Amino acid sequence: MYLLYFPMELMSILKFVYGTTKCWMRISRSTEIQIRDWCYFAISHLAIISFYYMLLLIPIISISPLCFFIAITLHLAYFVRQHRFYANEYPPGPPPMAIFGNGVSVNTRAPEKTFLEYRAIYGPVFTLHLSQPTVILADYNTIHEALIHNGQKTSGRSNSESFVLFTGDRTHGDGVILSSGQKSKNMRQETQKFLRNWPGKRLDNLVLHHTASLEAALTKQAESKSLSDIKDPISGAIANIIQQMTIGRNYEYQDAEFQTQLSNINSVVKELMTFGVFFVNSFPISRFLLQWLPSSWKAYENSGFKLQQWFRDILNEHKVNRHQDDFMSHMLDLQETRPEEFKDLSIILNCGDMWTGGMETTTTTLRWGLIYLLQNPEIQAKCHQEIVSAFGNDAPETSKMHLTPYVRATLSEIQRLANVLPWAIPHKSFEDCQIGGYKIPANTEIVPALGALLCDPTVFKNPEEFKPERFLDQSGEYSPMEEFRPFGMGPRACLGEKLARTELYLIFSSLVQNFRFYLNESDPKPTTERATGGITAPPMPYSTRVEYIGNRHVYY
Ligand code: HEM
Repeated sequence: MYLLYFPMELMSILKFVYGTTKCWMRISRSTEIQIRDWCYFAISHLAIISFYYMLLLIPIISISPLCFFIAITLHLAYFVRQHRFYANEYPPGPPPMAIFGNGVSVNTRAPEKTFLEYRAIYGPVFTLHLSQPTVILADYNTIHEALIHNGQKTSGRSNSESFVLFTGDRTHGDGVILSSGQKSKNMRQETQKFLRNWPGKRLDNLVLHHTASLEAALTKQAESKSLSDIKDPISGAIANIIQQMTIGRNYEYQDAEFQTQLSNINSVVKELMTFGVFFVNSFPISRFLLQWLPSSWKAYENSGFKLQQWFRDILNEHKVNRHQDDFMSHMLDLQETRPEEFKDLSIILNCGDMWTGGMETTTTTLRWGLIYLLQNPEIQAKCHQEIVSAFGNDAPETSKMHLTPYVRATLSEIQRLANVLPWAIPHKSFEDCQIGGYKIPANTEIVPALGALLCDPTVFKNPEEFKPERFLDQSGEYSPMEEFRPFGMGPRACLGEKLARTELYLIFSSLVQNFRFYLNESDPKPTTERATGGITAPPMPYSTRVEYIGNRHVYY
């Protein structure tokens, strides 16, 4: 039994030695991380050797030195083979723990911090062993090189277990987010065509219509002078915009069906980047065991399939009663002429992707926006002034955005710090390519770490500070830097960028024009800490007070 405790004891001793050494010597953060990673590495391999030894010891108990020798030889042979393979094939990176890889070393709440720390050690292109060796690109030049110069070669999506589970197609994937190759080109083309049918003024009207409902809910709160979390009205309004476009439906914010789907999607995006899901992706067979245990994989799988079933029901309803103007009906029209490309599952996944992509990201950005306004009342007042000067009591318009450079700069700064997709959506290489001087083999997972880009201290001085002025030029005009790319770039860049920009500008401007968000002295203050790890980066729950300061008619 001692053998099982041995690695743990060693871990405690190493921690003690490391702690003491750190106090005596000035160790830099980079050295600290390297020591930590090598300790994890050594201990995990020792644990495996102990495990082999135990297995061998049971049947042949009398010749234990021989068992120990066999255990070490077996493990070393395996390890040297793997290590040589990784070292030859992939860019450098921290030593992976046996079985768990580097997953435990990633700060899942703030992965951009981990990316920047490893960038300081290994350079902007490095390998982390997550579900499989994953190449992380952690600065603008390498992301640009991968997604623009090598755009066609790196535009695949992962075929890991967590995605194949829903698409059922290991080679081409399905839907718009999870498909690869020609399939993804077709899906993107049709999605883009549909979204282009919403020109500026029409899109403005749709967004303002749902903003009015949100404002009606906030006006009621302002009357009651209460302190409350306004997450539900914000996500309800944003959801109704994308739901109207994709499935032709609107829901009351507290509607039980809508709330259930909201909690399902929250669970999927939260669990996707967790250790449990990484583990199943590395050892797909474990999924059958985890199905019966409380685990992040089980939560991910259940919520994902419930969501898929919801869209299936809506599709069946659309087949009977086709809507005029929504994306699902557009896809059903395509199914009639191209049934092989637009099967039911493709339509369900494509609409689900639009819904997910269109809701979670924009809602999260706006929720962060309110935190920064609460923390910086003078910036809120300045935005209000600028909007009132530009639009008076009228609703804001995207065609007149240029009249409000400070509001645009504030929104960009919110997006930068909200950093809602720090991992972007991981890509996969179709063929060998060269990035940052390294050869990246075909079929490698590539993460364009947008999180690191938006917090890069070499581009954004004091990146943790909220400073809209960094997006203004000397004459006070809005002037975003080339590196500011929250929507990604290249052949897989965000399809909803125009919609997202319209929503963010109109909802934010209208809210700041008509309401003041504030807290009393004794109210709990919101923090800038993230709630959970996951593919998106939501804030911790917080509450605000609201005062109605507008003169515009608010619809009820
Ligand atoms: C603040 C809001 C948003 C941000 C920051 C954002 C950001 C992103 C990013 C970084 C990607 C991945 C790019 C890549 O893989 O390299 C992406 C993909 C995508 N986004 Fe957005 N997005 C936002 C809003 C929206 C909206 C409103 C929609 C709705 C139509 C949308 C639909 C999509 C889709 C369908 C994809 C997948 C594209 C593909 O795989 O080819 N997004 N988004």
